[in-house]
Amino acid sequence: MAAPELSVRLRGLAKSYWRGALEIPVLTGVDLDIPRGGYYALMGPSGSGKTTLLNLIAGIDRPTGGELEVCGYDLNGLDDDELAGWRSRNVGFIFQNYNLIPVLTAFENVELPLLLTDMARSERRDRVDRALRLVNLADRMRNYPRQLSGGQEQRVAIARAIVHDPGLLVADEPTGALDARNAEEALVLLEHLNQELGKTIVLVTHDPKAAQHARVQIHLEKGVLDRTVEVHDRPVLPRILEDRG
Ligand SMILES: Nc1ncnc2c1ncn2[C@@H]1O[C@H](COP(=O)(O)OP(=O)(O)OP(=O)(O)O)[C@@H](O)[C@H]1O
Repeated sequence: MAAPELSVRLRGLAKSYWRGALEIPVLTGVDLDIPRGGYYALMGPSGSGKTTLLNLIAGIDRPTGGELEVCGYDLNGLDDDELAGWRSRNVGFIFQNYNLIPVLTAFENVELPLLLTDMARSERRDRVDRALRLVNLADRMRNYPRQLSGGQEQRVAIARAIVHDPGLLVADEPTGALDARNAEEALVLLEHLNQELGKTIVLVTHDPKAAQHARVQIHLEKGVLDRTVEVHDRPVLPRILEDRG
C-alpha cells in the first residue's frame, strides 16, 4: 500500500515498446510523487512519453519496469481483472475527443460508469443528475452528443468522469479540440473539481495556458522527468460548485 497522503508514487518507472526485435524505450526511469489533491500538468515535446505515462498512472497500460502505486494500490500486484475493477472505482478519464457514445443521450453517457457497479437505479439517477448539474448541463440530459456543442460534449465527458466519485482524474489534452472560450470553461471546471472536491488531477497538455491552471508542471524529455515547476500565479477562481449543488 502507498502512503495515504500520496495519490501517485512512481519509482524507476519504465516503458518500452517493441517493433519486432527492436526495443523502443519511451520511459526510462521516472520518479514522481503526486500528493492527494494535487493538480499536475505533464508537458514535453511530442513523442516524449506524456500519454504513455498518463496511461500507466491510470492503469490502462502496464509498465515494463519500476514501481507504480496509485490511489493506495501497487498496480503491478493486480491482475487484469483486479486492475479493471480498481480503474472503475478510482479513476475518471477525460479525453481530447470526449469519447461519448453517439447513440446514447447525455444522461446515458454519464450513467455508463455506474452500470459497472451494483448501484440501485434511483441512486444512479441522483448521481447522474448531480454530475450534470455540476457541469451546468442539467437541461441537456436528453440530448445526444450530435445535438451538443464541442464545449458541452466535453462537459458531459467531465460529468461522466466524476459520476462515480473517483479520487483521481486523468485528462489527455482535454482542451485540444476546443476554442479558447470553451477551453477556459473546461479548465475552470477542472480547477474547481480539484480545489473544492479535492480530486487529484493529472493533465497532459501542450497548451501553456492550460498548464497554468495546474499547481505543478512536470516536463518530460527523452523518457525521464526533465524539470518540475511550481505554478505560483494561477488564475483566481470564483466559487461555483456549491451553487450548482
Ligand atoms: N502502442 C504503441 N506501440 C509502439 N510505439 C508506441 C505506442 N504508443 C506510443 N508509442 C511511441 O512512444 C513514444 C511516446 O508516445 P506518447 O504518445 O506517449 O508521446 P506524447 O508525449 O504523448 O506525444 P504527443 O504529444 O505527440 O501526444 C512515441 O514515439 C510513440 O510513437
